[in-house]
Amino acid sequence: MSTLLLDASRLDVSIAGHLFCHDLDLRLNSGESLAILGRNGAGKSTLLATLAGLRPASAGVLRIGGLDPAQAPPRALARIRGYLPQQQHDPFASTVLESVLVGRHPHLGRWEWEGETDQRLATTALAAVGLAEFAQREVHTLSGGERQRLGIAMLLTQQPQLFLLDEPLAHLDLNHQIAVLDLFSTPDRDWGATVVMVLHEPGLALRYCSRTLLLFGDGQWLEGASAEVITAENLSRLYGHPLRELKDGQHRWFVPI
Ligand SMILES: Nc1ncnc2c1ncn2[C@@H]1O[C@H](COP(=O)(O)OP(=O)(O)OP(=O)(O)O)[C@@H](O)[C@H]1O
Repeated sequence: MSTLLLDASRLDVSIAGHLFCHDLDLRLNSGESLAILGRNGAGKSTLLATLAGLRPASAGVLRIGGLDPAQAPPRALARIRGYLPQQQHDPFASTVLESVLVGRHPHLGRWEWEGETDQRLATTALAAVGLAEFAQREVHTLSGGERQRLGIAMLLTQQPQLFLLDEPLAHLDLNHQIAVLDLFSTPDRDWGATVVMVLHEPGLALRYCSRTLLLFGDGQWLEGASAEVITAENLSRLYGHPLRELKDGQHRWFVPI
């Protein structure tokens, strides 16, 4: 049975008087995946943070797993949705394992320590992103790509139903880009999670996300099945540069002219 996890109605997203997204209607059920594409500065991160309930919309109604993010206790919200920010911060010294266990906090009581199940989920998540050997390493010693994969492992440990990922492929080599996308793609997502991700590669959005939202930066947007929305014409308008479609077997790719 599918569950409505994200329900946005007539949402306006703006910063400092600039409207980036106007009148957005978006409903995502369990198991669906949505890519957000747009130019630098088009408001993708701002929209994603708004959909995560981390900043208020300037108009409209948002429900996350049926909860009003403005009213819901943060821990209850964190059990439903997980958010990967564009930049990861490590204010305190800790090991990789200690960091990834932070993902369990929404599931633990106030004075409760992590138990065996939490440890198992953490080591499974580290293995899923290829960091099993790094458990005792100091977080500050990780490379950019390793730190990015740790952020993803933290989210996996959190076990939300809705993943909101801001540029999950940032800092990753091609091998790890595909591994991370496979991790979140439908056949592997037997836990039925819903995924929203900001991407910069339309070909990967087409290949890995059933739906795509194009954000034009002036309030206008276009959302629908990726196969229909991702066209050379729409992308040329989106990026302000002409693009051409290339076919490689069943895959379609887009290159700047
Ligand atoms: N607090 C703020 N005050 C003023 N402008 C802001 C503020 N926060 C963000 N902006 C601006 O809003 C615009 C949208 O920012 P956002 O980070 O959402 O863009 P983006 O589409 O994610 O871009 P990128 O692809 O570069 O990550 C940018 O021009 C940014 O400089």
